[in-house]
Amino acid sequence: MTLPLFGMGRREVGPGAVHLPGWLDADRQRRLADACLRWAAGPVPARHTLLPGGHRMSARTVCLGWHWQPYRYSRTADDVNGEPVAPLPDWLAEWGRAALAESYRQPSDDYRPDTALINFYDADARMGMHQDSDEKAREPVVSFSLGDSCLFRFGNTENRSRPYTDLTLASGDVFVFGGESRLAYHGVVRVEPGSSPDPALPAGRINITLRATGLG
Ligand SMILES: O=C(O)CCC(=O)C(=O)O
Ligand SMILES: [Fe+2]
Repeated sequence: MTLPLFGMGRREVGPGAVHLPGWLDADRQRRLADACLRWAAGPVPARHTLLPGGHRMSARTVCLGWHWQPYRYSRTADDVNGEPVAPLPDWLAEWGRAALAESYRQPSDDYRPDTALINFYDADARMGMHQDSDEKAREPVVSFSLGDSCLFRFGNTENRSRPYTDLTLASGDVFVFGGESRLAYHGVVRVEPGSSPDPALPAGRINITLRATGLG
């Protein structure tokens, strides 16, 4: 592991589910947020994903490495503009490995995320309870949060309802879910407008999830 650690605590929310509050320092938060704004501008613009039922997601999403559309991954953004998505940079995968190593307190050198989903939430956006199950691999998901805090609901692997744990994900926080929690239902209940600690960050909330698709 090459990155210095900025952890201010560690909480196990379930088996394989770990919250590291404030893991990214202010500089890394700004660097990642700036990169997210660039990725949102193209080659594939961030969009409100259209779900098969006709509903549009309230968060806007842009992807790196592989493009996600309900409910599969492709190299080109076929439901947006057909362009190949931007690559997932090595530095971001390395942040993912470092966050995972601290979360699980074990080496994570073989963690190779190949996609990132970047979600932009304005004050009214949310995300319903769902599983991240379109990946063929079952490597952990590593999530970074920036800007406004949210109320995050982390549930069970059986259904969308209780038991679940509600927690605040604030700017700089890491949340990892893998192992027995990899297919746990989870969602964003609400964003807390104006809760960002840093006026240099973009308005609203940004969440980045690193994943391994298991695709070639
Ligand atoms: O915004 C978050 O914290 C979670 C995002 C999420 O669950 C997803 O992109 O699948
Ligand atoms: Fe998710």
